[in-house]
Amino acid sequence: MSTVVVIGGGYGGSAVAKALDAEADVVLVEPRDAFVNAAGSLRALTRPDWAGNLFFPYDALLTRGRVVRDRAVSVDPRGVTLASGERIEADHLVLATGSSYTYPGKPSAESTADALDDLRRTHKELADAGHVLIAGAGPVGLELAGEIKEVWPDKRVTVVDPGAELMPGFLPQMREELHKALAERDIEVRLGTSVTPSVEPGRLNTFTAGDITADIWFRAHGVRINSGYLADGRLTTPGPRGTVAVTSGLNVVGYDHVYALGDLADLPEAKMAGYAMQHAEVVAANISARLRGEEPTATYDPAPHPMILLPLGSRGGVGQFPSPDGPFVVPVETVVEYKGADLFTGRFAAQFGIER
Ligand SMILES: Cc1cc2nc3c(=O)[nH]c(=O)nc-3n(C[C@H](O)[C@H](O)[C@H](O)COP(=O)(O)OP(=O)(O)OC[C@H]3O[C@@H](n4cnc5c(N)ncnc54)[C@H](O)[C@@H]3O)c2cc1C
Repeated sequence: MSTVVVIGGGYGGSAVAKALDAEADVVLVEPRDAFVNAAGSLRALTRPDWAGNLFFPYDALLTRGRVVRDRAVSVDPRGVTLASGERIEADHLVLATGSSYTYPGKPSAESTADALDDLRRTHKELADAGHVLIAGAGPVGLELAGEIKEVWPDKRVTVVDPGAELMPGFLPQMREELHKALAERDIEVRLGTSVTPSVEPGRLNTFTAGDITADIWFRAHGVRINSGYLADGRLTTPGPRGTVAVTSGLNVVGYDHVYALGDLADLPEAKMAGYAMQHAEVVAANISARLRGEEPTATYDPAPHPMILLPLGSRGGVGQFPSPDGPFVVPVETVVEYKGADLFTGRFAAQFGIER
């Protein structure tokens, strides 16, 4: 049987690994002990009793294949070298190492136990803060503000952003609804404002930044693409933002048997889990075709219009979906049903074979 090595077990990588488990010898390389559903990170911070839902152990993901708990340090067309020194040869390679995000957006600790300790410690500090400052008014900063206000409606929350408007590029109606929903929750938004407090983020510590005095702050910007293991240039050279050039079939340019997907792939669309999972379907279909000795035919067309589900707590929020007739605003009930109520926990419980 052919060996398919998937590097990175995030949204895209774990889906490819599972899809090909019955057809190939799948090896999933991943330093974490559990898949992290980043969409749940902010609720995991505000509700320690819910925080365990963020993590999905890899134990039951694959039936035939294996998960190697290690980190890729170098990749070449024949296989991958791991931090432990182990070498794994591959017939097909999938690069799915995604991105890192400032804690608490994605945990920095690699073990579930350590990541839960971090979240509980930060929750304690946040609980004691009167005024919370969030730097960054993208979806992560606004969702964090919404989760904080749902648990502590009386806490003062200020979100600052250097940009001139909220969620540029989305429909004016959705953006108006967003402003209204934020105002209803008494979430203060200061646009055209950039601050980086000199104290450590996520720690109770009263500080003044510009004309804002607050007791704790969180950074909600700064996606970093994980492609350091490609820096030796033995396979390909990432672009200036760390992403990897791919063909329409999501092959790494120059290789029929190597693929890149998710946040790592250089595609003209937002970096989103939803897209990473669509990429995974294309990659799995193309590898599956090759395993059967056929020419791969699946291709990926980047989404022409942006989409978003932006919950503000478990019962509110705004959203926009694409359609062949153009993008449209979805009602709050859709935001709650598709995302806000459980932040995709049910969907991943099924994928990872876990009862929740
Ligand atoms: C707070 C927050 C909320 C979000 N909410 C949403 C949402 O609601 N909807 C949405 O569509 N998107 C959301 N996103 C964006 C989404 O998380 C990313 O687009 C998504 O994680 C990308 O998936 P991926 O499969 O490319 O990689 P990732 O999910 O980033 O997974 C990459 C995996 O590779 C592993 N890895 C890294 N380096 C190596 C290495 N050298 N060797 C082996 N393994 C390695 C990592 O440990 C990780 O498990 C959110 C992001 C944040 C921060």
